Amino acid sequence: MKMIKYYVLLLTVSVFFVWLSFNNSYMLVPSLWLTISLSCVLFAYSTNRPSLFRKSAAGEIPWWIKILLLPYLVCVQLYNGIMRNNDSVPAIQEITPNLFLACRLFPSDVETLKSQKVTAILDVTAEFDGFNWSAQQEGFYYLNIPILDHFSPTEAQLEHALRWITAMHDLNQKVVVHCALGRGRSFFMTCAYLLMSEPDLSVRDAISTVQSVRSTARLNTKQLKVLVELSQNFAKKPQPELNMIINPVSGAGKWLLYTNDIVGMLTRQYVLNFHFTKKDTDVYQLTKSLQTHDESMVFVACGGDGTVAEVAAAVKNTSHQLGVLPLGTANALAHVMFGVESKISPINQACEILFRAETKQMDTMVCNKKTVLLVIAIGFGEQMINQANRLQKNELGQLAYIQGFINAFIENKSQQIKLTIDDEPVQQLSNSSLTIANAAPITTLLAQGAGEPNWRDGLLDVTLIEHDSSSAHRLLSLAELVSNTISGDNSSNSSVSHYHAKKILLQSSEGFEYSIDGETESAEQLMVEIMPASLTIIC
Ligand SMILES: Nc1ncnc2c1ncn2[C@@H]1O[C@H](COP(=O)(O)OP(=O)(O)OP(=O)(O)O)[C@@H](O)[C@H]1O
Repeated sequence: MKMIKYYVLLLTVSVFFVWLSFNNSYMLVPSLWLTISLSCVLFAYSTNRPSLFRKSAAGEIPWWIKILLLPYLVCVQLYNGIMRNNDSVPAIQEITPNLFLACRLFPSDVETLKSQKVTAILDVTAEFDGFNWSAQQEGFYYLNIPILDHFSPTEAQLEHALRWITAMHDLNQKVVVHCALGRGRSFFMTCAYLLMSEPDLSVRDAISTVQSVRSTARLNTKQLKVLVELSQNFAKKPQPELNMIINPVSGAGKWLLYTNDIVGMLTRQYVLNFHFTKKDTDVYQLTKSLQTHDESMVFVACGGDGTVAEVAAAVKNTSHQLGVLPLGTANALAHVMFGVESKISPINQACEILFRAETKQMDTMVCNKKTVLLVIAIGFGEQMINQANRLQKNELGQLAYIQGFINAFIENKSQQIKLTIDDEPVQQLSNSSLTIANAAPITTLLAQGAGEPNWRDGLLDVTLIEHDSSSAHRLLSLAELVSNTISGDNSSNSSVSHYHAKKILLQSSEGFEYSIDGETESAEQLMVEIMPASLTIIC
């Protein structure tokens, strides 16, 4: 191959320099550095290993690779700069109204991209540090698919790139694909995209469509062969899909913050179908309207626990699966399902879980015909959520809930309520807190009457804290809950009671407020039942 021959020649020359400069340490170090650098590049080219450059999806080459390959990187950048300045075609060219082709981009290209309303950059080079700094600063979406010069993408790389461009178009973003000079690798990707989006187009037509705009674009024989093969494979191969139900305001707008990461990662494996909610969207109806007879459908709830519960309501008792992308404020369900790591690296972890696609059957609750996954709370739990409104959650994040809880604890309202557990006699209660839980992380302390509820045992966990005007006693009750959380039982409790049940009835003629998976409502009666193993969840 041409590139390999060049690099063998250059390496031979540099080895010759090493030999010449053996007695001259000033010359020996740079010539040895050049030789090592060229040897690495030759190895990368002869084994088709763009990963040698260690360029990340965000376009960064690590500093130690930059140092190791510095002589090579300086030379290619110089060569690229000269060639770009003397190119007979403009740096950036429009191929279709939402797809552009370009050579390596510089910060000075930002204005041109903005004037063309291009907002997404697909970089298919392995050897140049990406456009990441400006992508972040200027708000571009960015993905790197590293391919060596004169080479073709692998099947997985091509699929990733095509799904990413499609996703960006679905999000109404104009995409520019670029390589070093906008002649080979980016031309390959652009043709592949045209072939995918217009199945009746022939390879010849796709090539001439692009060449009619960018006359310098051309493929070598091997690239042409791979383009034909891979495009045919892509058209035949079923593409797994994720139906993303997205609440754009959850967690103070986390979707917008993480779109680049989420789309960049998930398109590695999935075609993404985006469905955004509005304030008054009936998420249950939206999800139901998307469901078909295809048994393998996956619905990913991208939002807080409120959004997840509504998508789950539509998915339960079907063959479809629920995925969770925790973009809310508290994300209690993700904490239960995915563990504490979901607090540290929620997006990466959730995407990895979606890649593995392993499922479990989860119990759900029905409360007055509404599906609930986590907790129904009266008293402290409800007051805490009531006080943490959207504005406070936007400002304080999870601290809004802590502040809400402290206020509720100080106010210490008592709740008069009649409780019926399964078919047992009615109890008249005076409580500070009553929670009915299917699943709750350890941080939902009020639901830990006997440790963390088991979401696969076919039972509800009811935890009661008696009303007590003494703050010291109330603090003691909380301490007991902490101890239950650690020990997993409630045998020593005095003011905290715990029951297992399949069915709970709560009644109050005066009516009462309650929270249900993070949203607050009011009623005079609540009938809560467990629905064992009714939801297939990816976890
Ligand atoms: N586009 C939108 N604009 C404003 N509100 C919206 C929009 N889409 C959904 N909502 C509202 O968002 C609420 C659900 O929020 P969700 O539970 O997903 O996130 P959160 O409240 O930030 O997180 P958490 O439940 O973890 O506190 C619902 O009340 C719904 O009406």
